[in-house]
Amino acid sequence: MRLPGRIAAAIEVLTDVETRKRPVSEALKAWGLNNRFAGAGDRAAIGNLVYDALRRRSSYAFAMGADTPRALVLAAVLRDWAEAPEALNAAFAEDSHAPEPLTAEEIAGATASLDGADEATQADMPEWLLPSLKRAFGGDLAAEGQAMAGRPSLDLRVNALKATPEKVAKSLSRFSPEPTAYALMGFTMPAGPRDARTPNVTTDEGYQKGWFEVQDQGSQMVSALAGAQPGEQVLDLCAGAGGKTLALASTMGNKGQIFAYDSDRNRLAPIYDRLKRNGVRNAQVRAPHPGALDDLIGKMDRVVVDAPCTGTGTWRRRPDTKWKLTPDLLAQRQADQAAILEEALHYVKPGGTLVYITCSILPEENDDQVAALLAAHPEASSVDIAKAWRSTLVTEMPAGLATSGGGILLTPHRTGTDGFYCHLIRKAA
Ligand SMILES: C[S@@+](CC[C@H](N)C(=O)[O-])C[C@H]1O[C@@H](n2cnc3c(N)ncnc32)[C@H](O)[C@@H]1O
Repeated sequence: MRLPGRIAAAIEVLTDVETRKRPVSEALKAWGLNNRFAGAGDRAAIGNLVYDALRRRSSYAFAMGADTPRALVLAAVLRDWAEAPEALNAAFAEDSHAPEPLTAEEIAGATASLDGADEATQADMPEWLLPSLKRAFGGDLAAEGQAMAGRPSLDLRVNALKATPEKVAKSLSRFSPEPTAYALMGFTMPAGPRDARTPNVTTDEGYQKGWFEVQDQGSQMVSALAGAQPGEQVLDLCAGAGGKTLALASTMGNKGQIFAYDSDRNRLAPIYDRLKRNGVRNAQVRAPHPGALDDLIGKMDRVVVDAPCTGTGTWRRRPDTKWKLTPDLLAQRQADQAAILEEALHYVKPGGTLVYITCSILPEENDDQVAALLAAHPEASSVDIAKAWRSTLVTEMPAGLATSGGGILLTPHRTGTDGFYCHLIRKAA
């Protein structure tokens, strides 16, 4: 397929996403099944166009004067992929699979200024979240929003239980991985422009052998900040598929014990294979049944809460969720988080640490939750996050990452990572 056909396909997929309220990944898969002639390169390019259109949905709609799937995809091609309108119309004229030619208004949209747009549109973020986002970012809102509207890198974490960075770098040398800026065992491969494909690292023999995991650098950093030590008793209370569990096991060198729990059996299911592939021998999976964790109350050196959240920190990867988030969903997540934090503190032994993590950038899910916990529990107090950074990430914490409430917030703009919040809380001895 040439570019005109790919553009037409992206418009079709985005229409499917919008009219049937489908996740992008599902709509792309369905399109691929119905159009088996399309190769992997075509599917990747169409996916890039749809994701790029959604990442900048509000500023593209402003520039184009319309928010139809056609307007959004064309805006991505003209404004991000930097196709010249005249060249595009010439290509459309020669391709029977092309969309209708660009109109004069659409051509004007290619260079339309965003100067007259409101703050939310300039930041490509939902307007109803502006008060929260301003609390989080103040005057950096537009820069934070634009970084959040870019493409994410592909990051890997070397599994110290099975490999060294040198071994992984050699195995993946064809993709030219670069060491991550902050995470000590990470590699990164920047996203390419336009129709660039994401390297398929999971087919590498090193992945099959458990030498590395795909994990955003931000997720690696908060896992490191958790500060788990070899020999400790650690509860991963929201373990899900085990991304953090695996990172904790790697830093603990298989010494001590990790209890991996999740209230949702389906989310927990992949953890068994992942633990095996990673050579983790110190993790015990606790399936959700009544009283599953009763024996751990008051005994844990560390309880990690990777809380269910709005996922606002991962808008680069799942831009459709940026526009689907509602006040009700946010309120639901806040209620879940308050309950889980309260429960988590029971498992921490006196003198132990509660690690609160979210992939959200919203203060309501981050500092506010911790402030409420600390207010209700005089035995709990914030741990100095800069000190924790120094001992786990082995550098000085860069300025501007600490939150006013005593946590840390990573973002695409600040650290080139997904948005992650982490707060360490000590229970008095
Ligand atoms: C952010 S995800 C965890 C991701 C996982 N830690 C990882 O790194 O791959 C949050 C998880 O919390 C789980 N969860 C939600 N409510 C819970 C509860 N009350 N107790 C334990 N887990 C819960 C969800 O099922 C979900 O898997």
